[in-house]
Amino acid sequence: MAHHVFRGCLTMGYSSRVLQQPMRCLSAFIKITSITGHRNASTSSKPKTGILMLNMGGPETTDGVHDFLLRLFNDRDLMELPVQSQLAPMIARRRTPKIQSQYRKIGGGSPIKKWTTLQGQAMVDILDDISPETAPHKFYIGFRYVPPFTEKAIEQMEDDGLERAVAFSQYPQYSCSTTGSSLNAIFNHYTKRGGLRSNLVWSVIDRWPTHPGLVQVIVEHIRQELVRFPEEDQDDVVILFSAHSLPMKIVARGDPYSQEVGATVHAVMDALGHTHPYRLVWQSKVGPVPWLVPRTEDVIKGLVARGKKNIILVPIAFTNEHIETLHELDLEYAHELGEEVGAKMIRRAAAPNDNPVFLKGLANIVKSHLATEKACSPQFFAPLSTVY
Ligand SMILES: C=CC1=C(C)c2cc3[nH]c(cc4nc(cc5[nH]c(cc1n2)c(C)c5CCC(=O)O)C(CCC(=O)O)=C4C)c(C)c3C=C
Ligand SMILES: [Fe+2]
Ligand SMILES: [Fe+2]
Repeated sequence: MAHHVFRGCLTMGYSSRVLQQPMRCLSAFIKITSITGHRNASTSSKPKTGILMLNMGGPETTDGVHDFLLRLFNDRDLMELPVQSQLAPMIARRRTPKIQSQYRKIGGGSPIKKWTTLQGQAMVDILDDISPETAPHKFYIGFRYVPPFTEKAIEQMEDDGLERAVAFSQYPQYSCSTTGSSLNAIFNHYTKRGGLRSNLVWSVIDRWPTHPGLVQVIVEHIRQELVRFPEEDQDDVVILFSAHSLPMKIVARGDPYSQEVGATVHAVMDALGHTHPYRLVWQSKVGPVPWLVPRTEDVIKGLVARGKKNIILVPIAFTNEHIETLHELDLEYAHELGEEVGAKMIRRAAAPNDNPVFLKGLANIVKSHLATEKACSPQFFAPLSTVY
């Protein structure tokens, strides 16, 4: 069955997407679908469906920063360092005080787990209503760099005796460094423990960059900020979509992240009716090698220098608040940089967080994925009318 389903994905046009990616991502994908078990056709009991929310996670307290960074710098899907096992601890140790002080300024820790828990609970509550065939649903959190870890969540899912397991990437746009890393974590865990220990049927939602639930919440959050500018300035606002940057080396390998972020931006501007000028800009570069440009801060400086002094910053590649919205966008750019360069008003659109349109969107992504019976949903299959 796993094989059959996987062939189905290829004929659905998934292959062209996959082929643009580096081989490691392709193999992660094939490997995951090949660990898929077999649905037990004689089972007549109610199916139980688990949804594993995949994300990197962030340290909940400043005490957790060091271990978070250590795991991050050790992740070879995120970065390949020479003598990584020796360099990663050195870099993590050196970087810890700076990152701790950033987390202190945003309330002492990362809110990613809080938001993911809220989103997961709302998602399964909605799913129980709109997808009774696959109910009851349960969500699990699988983080890469902090607890609750992906490996632990998988064990819990097996213990719970589920029939279906969906690996649901919480990164809307696919990158080897993010979603690819989480999918590899699932495969590596199963490899280490010698495969499935149940009849669990795994499938993957690996990207959803233009899903209407995502697009609509971003549009709503932009509109909420637009009306907060003085009326005479509202037409003059520039919308800056800001995403976490990526090393050019990874872009050059064919990583689809930058293109998929662009697709989200375009879908949002279409839905907004192209009412304002906009740019896609990149934030949070780390280290000395070249990353995607233009940088968020350079574009803010450039715009203000040319008299465009009203700006909305829109986080476009992460579904909840985290250090890069709360510290980098709010404190460093909107507040400090804005003041320094003489901006008139810089506002920041909220991340999707607990917006009901978004929560319903998450449920709809899973519902339509389950309905396809595919091992992989490259995006979504629902007609737009089912989203709202
Ligand atoms: C879609 C989002 C992200 C991509 C793509 C991404 C790629 C990427 N990141 C690093 C290095 C670091 N990232 C760090 C933190 C961090 N990264 C993301 C998201 C993406 N990263 C988030 C949401 C966070 C913060 C989590 C939180 O607690 O709020 C860090 C640690 C912070 C720091 O030291 O500055 C590093 C390092 C690389 C190398 C990379 C692509 C290869
Ligand atoms: Fe990869
Ligand atoms: Fe990052």
